[in-house]
Amino acid sequence: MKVAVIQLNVGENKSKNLSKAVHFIDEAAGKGADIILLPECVNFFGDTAEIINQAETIPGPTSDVFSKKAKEHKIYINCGSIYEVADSKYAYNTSLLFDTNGEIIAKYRKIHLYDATFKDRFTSKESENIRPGNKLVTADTEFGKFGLSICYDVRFPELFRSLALEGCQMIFLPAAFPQYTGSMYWETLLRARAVENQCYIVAAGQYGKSYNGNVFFGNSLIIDPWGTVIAKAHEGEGITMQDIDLSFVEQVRNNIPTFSHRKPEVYKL
Ligand SMILES: NC(=O)CCC(=O)C(=O)O
Repeated sequence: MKVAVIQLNVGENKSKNLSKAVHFIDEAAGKGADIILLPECVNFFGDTAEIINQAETIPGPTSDVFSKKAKEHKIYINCGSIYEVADSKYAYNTSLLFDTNGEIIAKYRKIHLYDATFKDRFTSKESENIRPGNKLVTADTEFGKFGLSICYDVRFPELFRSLALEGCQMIFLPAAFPQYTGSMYWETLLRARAVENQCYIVAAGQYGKSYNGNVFFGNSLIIDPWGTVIAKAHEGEGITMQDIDLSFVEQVRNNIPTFSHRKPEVYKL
């Protein structure tokens, strides 16, 4: 199974963002990708006041683009995430997984919203425009079972443990991680989620300067169940590809059977 992560710099022009995503999807499919992951907010990243105007229904124009591409190339596509209309004032930050017929087989609404304040640097208040999701989302495919998550979710090990307990062998994490926290935590958090759940983690990030001058960290990664980084994106936009053997998940889980050593009767969660 060939997995491709696409690293992008997403701006305020939706059609430009989508053509770029499609260009890289075509290229990755041409190189033999079976599964493609794109970053968080793949079709729009701009002023938060614009979010509700850019939000779409699902299915809608953006999901149609990815659906067509998945069907055309007979591949799985995780679109990263797009803003989905919740009501007249709020959107959801929603990740979609398309199967090889272009059908949406998983729809995950970001559960943990990024509200963070770094004095003199930047403030993020996702909850001002976004409603949180409240469902764990997994997908069964011919390759194996996958789990869905988005960016800030990586700081909540409970979500990843729940997905692993549901049987997920690989978990997607599309992201728009700023340079500031990314340089400190991105790889550490992702590797920890892979090690503790003995699963693959596939993470696609936004890269470079955004509309307001903030800088995204990039460093899209594919990590195996030992916690080894088996593929890492270069600087800039582009595709990173890696062959993945999901049977390695079972091997690692048999080597160190932490799942059967758990003591859920002792923990609160
Ligand atoms: N878009 C996000 O959820 C960003 C999360 C983040 O940067 C973090 O430090 O966590």
